Amino acid sequence: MAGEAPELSAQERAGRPFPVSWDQFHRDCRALTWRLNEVGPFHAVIAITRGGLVPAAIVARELGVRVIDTVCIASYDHDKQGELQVLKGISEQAMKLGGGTGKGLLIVDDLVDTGKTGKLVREMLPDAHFATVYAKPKGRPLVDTFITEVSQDTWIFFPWDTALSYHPPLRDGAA
Ligand SMILES: O=P(O)(O)OC[C@H]1O[C@H](OP(=O)(O)OP(=O)(O)O)[C@H](O)[C@@H]1O
Ligand SMILES: Nc1nc2[nH]cnc2c(=O)[nH]1
Ligand SMILES: [Mg+2]
Repeated sequence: MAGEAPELSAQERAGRPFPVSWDQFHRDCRALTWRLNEVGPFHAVIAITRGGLVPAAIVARELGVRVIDTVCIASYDHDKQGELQVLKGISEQAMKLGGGTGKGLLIVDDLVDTGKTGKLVREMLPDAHFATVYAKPKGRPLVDTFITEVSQDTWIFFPWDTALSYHPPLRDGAA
């Protein structure tokens, strides 16, 4: 409608870009594992797909955990958050390992933003330990262990979503 401001995507609202390289991500996952090693041992890792798959692989490798399950949740279409959809729940086998409540299970995701995704998974596994690599203030209270906090107006660019490209020199007006 005329005069109405166009709806901003989460990424547009989040003015600050925070690009993360593969190297940096690997280092941050290792740092996360150092902290988790004090909390475990864990019977299994539950990765929140898709973003949680990458840190889950690194964390499970470092902790020596070989049972990895997924909970598949879709909420953002690129950078717009819609209704949360559980595309696949936690397996019966993983549920049994966690005694039905998630005790001794480790939930891993790449980040918490509003906390909606994390909240939904916590409801499925109330006694599990929830770890993310990055956390924004709104989602932070849901997470038991994380490595880096970024401001709510930051948009994190992960290495699997980005590619190297030309950047103009500062004198030509590059930010
Ligand atoms: O705290 P929230 O506001 O709920 O946002 C955090 C979630 O958003 C991203 O997933 P996304 O839904 O984009 O799916 P993907 O992991 O498949 O990229 C991210 O990987 C978290 O799972
Ligand atoms: N890549 C990415 N996905 C998100 N989903 C919710 N917040 C973010 C973010 O900051 N970066
Ligand atoms: Mg995700």
